[in-house]
Amino acid sequence: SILAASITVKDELFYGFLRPWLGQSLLLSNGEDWSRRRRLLTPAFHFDILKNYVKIFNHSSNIMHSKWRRLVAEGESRQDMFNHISLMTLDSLLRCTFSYNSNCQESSSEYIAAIFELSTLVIERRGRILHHWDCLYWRSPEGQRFKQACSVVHGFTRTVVQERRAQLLHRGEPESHTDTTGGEEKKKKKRVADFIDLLLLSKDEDGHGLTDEEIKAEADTFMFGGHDTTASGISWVLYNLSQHQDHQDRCRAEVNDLLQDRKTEDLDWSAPVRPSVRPSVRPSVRPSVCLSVRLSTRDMTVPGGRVIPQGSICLVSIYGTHHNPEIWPDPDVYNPMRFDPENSKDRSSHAFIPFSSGPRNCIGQKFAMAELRVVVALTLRRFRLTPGGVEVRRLPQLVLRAEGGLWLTLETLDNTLTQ
Ligand code: HEM
Repeated sequence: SILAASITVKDELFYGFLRPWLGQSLLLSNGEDWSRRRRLLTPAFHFDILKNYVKIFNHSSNIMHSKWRRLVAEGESRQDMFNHISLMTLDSLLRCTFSYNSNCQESSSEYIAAIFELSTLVIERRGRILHHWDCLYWRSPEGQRFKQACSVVHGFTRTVVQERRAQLLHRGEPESHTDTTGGEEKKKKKRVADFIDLLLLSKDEDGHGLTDEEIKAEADTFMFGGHDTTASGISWVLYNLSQHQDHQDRCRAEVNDLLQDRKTEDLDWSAPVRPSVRPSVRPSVRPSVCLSVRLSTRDMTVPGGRVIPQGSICLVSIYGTHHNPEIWPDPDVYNPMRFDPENSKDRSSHAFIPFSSGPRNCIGQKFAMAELRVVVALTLRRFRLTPGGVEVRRLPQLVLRAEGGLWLTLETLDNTLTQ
């Protein structure tokens, strides 16, 4: 009820460190300002839009898998999943948000390095009490690094937004580009509208759109909110499947069955990857985001009759909710059957909240789940995953990570069609 209540707002102590990076975006705004933004942004996450991105998810997975094949052939079959998958989710997001091909999975990119730097610095700042004061932080070496990384990220986003606005004014629609399909023949093909196009075109009831500064804040927020979370989800799915070979085999058989009569391995939105893959993915997004924080703006009575006084900071443990033994017996056991309709029918809808709940739930959840399914399905088709021989210790940060990385051993499977 704390997440659902309209009398709680985002707490500045918890979220404030993100503000110099993300600005006044959907994630950090409150009240009427938040609801206007949410109305303007919601159409960009409609199924009709998202289904166009599935090609990008396939493409980014293909790049990652080619790299894995090469590494395995060179004898480096033990790999840190977080490392590879974070780059892959950033690659996808850059393409879906800005139509930008950073090539970041193959070579280093200043922009991507700045995003990693900012994510690390935000966590570090939280843990150092003296750095909570702006006057001390901005003078510290970490504060200077934060400023530097922000200027790289903001510079990039600002340039794309301004250039795209100018194109839109001249051409009135997303720019076209030349694509080669069908041998030598070159066909003019329209570029898929990305998030920047959609935000530039969105208008509220009074016909007002978002300013360049507002679009920049939202795009930076998608990059922040969409990469680590999805990478954590995918990494933990693969980890869980590496621990349960029987289930991994069942999921792989299902994916192979699905692709049996196809000429390519590209999965589309409608790929009926079920009944095994879907429930395998669900338990693994349980821990992605560990915590949500709210500030009560009035006294609030919660079920059970207790009163949360005005001004209280409320920590809602998403991780704790998903590991509450009263709701989830044997909470640490990976059991996809928990999500069987028969086994879920008596469970409250608030028992499973990886994307939070209520009006401020995750706007990107369908995007994330589609990417998760594509990446997991293609990975199982192409690789067998076994434990990496290093004990995996959970490390709760903004998202759940693993201390020292999440190492798995990859074995290339030779059943691949053309990509
Ligand atoms: C598995 C992947 C993901 C998980 C587990 C996740 C989880 C969450 C959670 C728990 C919240 C609520 C935060 C809070 O209450 O403080 C949230 C909000 C949000 N997420 Fe996600 N997220 C994921 C992927 C994405 C993606 C891919 C995007 C964008 C492309 C995105 C964009 C956002 C935004 C903009 C908000 C703020 C919504 C609002 O306040 O109205 N997320 N997410």
